[in-house]
Amino acid sequence: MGLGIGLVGLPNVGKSTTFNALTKAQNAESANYPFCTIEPNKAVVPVPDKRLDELAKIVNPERLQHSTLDFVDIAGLVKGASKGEGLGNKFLSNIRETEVILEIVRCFEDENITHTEGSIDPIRDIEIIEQELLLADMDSLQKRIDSLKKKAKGNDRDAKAQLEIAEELMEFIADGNPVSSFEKIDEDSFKAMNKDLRLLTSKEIMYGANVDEDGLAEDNEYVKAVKEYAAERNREVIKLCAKVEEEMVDFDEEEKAEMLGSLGVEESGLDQIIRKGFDKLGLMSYFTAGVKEVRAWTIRKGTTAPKAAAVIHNDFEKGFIRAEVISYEDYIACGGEQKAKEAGKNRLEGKEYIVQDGDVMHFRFNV
Ligand SMILES: Nc1ncnc2c1ncn2[C@@H]1O[C@H](COP(=O)(O)OP(=O)(O)OP(=O)(O)O)[C@@H](O)[C@H]1O
Ligand SMILES: [Mg+2]
Repeated sequence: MGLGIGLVGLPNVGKSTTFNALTKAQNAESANYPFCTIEPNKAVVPVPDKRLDELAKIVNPERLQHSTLDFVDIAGLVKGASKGEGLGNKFLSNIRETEVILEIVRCFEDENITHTEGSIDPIRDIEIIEQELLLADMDSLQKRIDSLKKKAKGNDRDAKAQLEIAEELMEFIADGNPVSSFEKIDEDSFKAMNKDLRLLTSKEIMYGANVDEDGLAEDNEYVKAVKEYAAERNREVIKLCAKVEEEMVDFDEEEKAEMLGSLGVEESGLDQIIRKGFDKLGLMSYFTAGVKEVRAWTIRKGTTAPKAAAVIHNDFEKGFIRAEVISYEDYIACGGEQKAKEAGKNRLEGKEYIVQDGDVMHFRFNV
């Protein structure tokens, strides 16, 4: 774990419905009562990528393998969750491990579905959730400050540097600011401190505005409010109807497109969540294309060829000689590896090469 996306939100806003649809496994029970999710749920979700299908048309492989993303579904947070109210507190630790937070916000009216705050008001809800995340961070930070103080009494230089930063950060977040907007005075000490603290408000947040069917084609007032709020903070909003996503779970591509079309949308909310989440995590894919398997491999943007090779096998990195690379565009335009080679589109790249999104790779290695 560590490259995942954590779902948070008030109880009953549609987290598990979204999660279920994402995983297509109906194992995270979603039901119309608050606190339905009492065990954290983790899932590995394939990243849709049309390029894989295009490669497969040329190669005709036995298998297709997508990149994946980890998702974590937790119980709803309520006011006071960080102080042990509700069940939320217990699960905050589960989203600590993730790197991006998807905050599901209720943007639909339905008298039959209880809202724990008694009315629909997405900005109020967002502020409750983010306040809880902040309070949880203050809690972890205070504990850290206490232990750093003890260490700093001796002659521990690192502890002293970290203590200074921790105290400054504490002052900053106690004013209601998220860690992510903290101007780190010393990037290295901050990183060292946050590496195991994994402060919740240091993570990127995306909003999932959960609307009813009618809200899909045109933004309702709630969605408009969320979009405005998010724009001021430079955050992404993905509008979805969790209920519709759930209904489409068993649809094939054609049925899905038809359904979305009739509702006035181009891309499903889930696909957007995965696509934008993948990007927010700083990830990209390169491909291997063989007759046994056409496969997407996940790496961080900016990864060198040997490190990218290590994702397949450690020996590929250890014994790395060179990489043979054909860009996705060339591969498709030429109609496959052989023809790309004949057209001189096959590049030999060394240890310093930074792998590009969509590169079709062969690694030469020696162990
Ligand atoms: N867009 C929507 N339109 C209509 N009903 C919805 C929508 N999204 C979710 N629901 C319904 O709301 C109820 C609560 O959903 P869900 O169980 O996913 O919430 P949750 O956020 O996981 O709650 P908890 O925090 O209690 O686990 C369910 O009955 C679900 O079908
Ligand atoms: Mg749930």
